[in-house]
Amino acid sequence: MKALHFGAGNIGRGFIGLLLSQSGYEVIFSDVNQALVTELQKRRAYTVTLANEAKDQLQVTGVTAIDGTKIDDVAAAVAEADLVTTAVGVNILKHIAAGIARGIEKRIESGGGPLHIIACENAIGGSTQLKEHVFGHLDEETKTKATKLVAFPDAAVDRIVPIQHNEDPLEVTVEPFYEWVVDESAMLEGYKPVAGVHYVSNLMPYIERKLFTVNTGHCAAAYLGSLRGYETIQQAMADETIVGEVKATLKETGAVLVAQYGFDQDAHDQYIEKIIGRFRNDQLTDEVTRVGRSPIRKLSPNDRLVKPALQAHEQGMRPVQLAKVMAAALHFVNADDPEAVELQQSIKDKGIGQTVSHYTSIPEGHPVYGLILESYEAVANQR
Ligand SMILES: NC(=O)c1ccc[n+]([C@@H]2O[C@H](COP(=O)([O-])OP(=O)(O)OC[C@H]3O[C@@H](n4cnc5c(N)ncnc54)[C@H](O)[C@@H]3O)[C@@H](O)[C@H]2O)c1
Ligand SMILES: O=P(O)(O)OC[C@@H](O)[C@@H](O)[C@H](O)[C@H](O)CO
Repeated sequence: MKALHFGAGNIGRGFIGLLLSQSGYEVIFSDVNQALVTELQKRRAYTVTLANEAKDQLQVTGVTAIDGTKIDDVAAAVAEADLVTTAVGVNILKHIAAGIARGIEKRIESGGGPLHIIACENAIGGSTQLKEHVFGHLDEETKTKATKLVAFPDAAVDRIVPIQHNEDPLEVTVEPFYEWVVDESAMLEGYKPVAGVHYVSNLMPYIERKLFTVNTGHCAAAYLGSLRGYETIQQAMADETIVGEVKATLKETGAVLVAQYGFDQDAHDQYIEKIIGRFRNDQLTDEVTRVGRSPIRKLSPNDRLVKPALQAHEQGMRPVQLAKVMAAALHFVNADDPEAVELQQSIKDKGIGQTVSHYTSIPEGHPVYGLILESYEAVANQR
């Protein structure tokens, strides 16, 4: 069985590639990083180290890679694959869509079998978004055929994998915990489950619980930590003031999630505590620049800050803490992050008010807009 995985980066090698390999797949990575591709082709194996006391190691074998810039090679791999997955970043999905579309055309021409394409990105409806990009490259007749042959089940993935600083460029250190949840209702009949994947009939509670707890809490630690001059999540989480802020933020998203999905309050509180423990894992060094990366994406309407804040407001709450984290995100400075640069430029050129309404889509005059603006001044003085 062959799995084609787009993105041989941290999650690609440290989580998805590992699980697929353990499930008996020959994993073919597609990446645009030539050094990674060459190394994977040469060695056909890599090591995953668990960030636990024992630093347990797992060997992933039988892997290879293709050059993701060569669209014909990508299309051929899609045509032949038994499963396709991605972990490239949600904003990159549009760039891999043409190769996938051409691969689907080839697959249909050659009478190939059914195919699942699963985007493992931090986003609500990642595979659905990928499908829209892919279908944008297909004609009507092919779309009709592809609808029957190819499924794009959405997914939620959870495992903290920091930027790697290992001597071996393929080795990847990951936290021991992982969770991969896939929307079973979108799977084609007779599918072969991947070991370690949890298939559920309704994904929404799982993806929102993950994004609005793990990722909201994580970016709270990153943005508030960055304001205080911390460089890593571990440093930030050693400061009890930041821990208190993260918990207060997750109290707000927790109230939204419990009200919306009927989660048991005690079970949800335990979920939060476990996540705080994961952020504190001192076997990992996770930079605030990685966790806070792409602040425009993180401040977008359907993501980890704005969506729960608006839901909290609709449920009659005042999301002051989420507003504070958004304000801290608007202070996030990183010259190496194009989105952070764009955001700071926008604040300079257009002012904070227009920047907030433009990137969050929260209209001027909305109570949550007011809370963000109030916090923007206040957090700057808290540095
Ligand atoms: N790292 C984590 O802790 C974590 C956990 C859960 C989910 N995620 C999600 O997984 C995705 C990837 O994150 P990451 O941390 O592994 O990032 P990463 O930067 O380590 O990996 C992304 C990889 O995609 C490759 N890539 C870029 N453009 C490409 C293209 N056109 N074709 C093929 N490959 C391309 C890059 O070269 C890189 O190797 C993101 O959506 C992220 O939100 C990350
Ligand atoms: O990948 P992002 O930029 O959406 O978010 C940064 C981190 O919060 C994220 O990568 C987490 O480490 C991961 O989502 C844990 O499952």
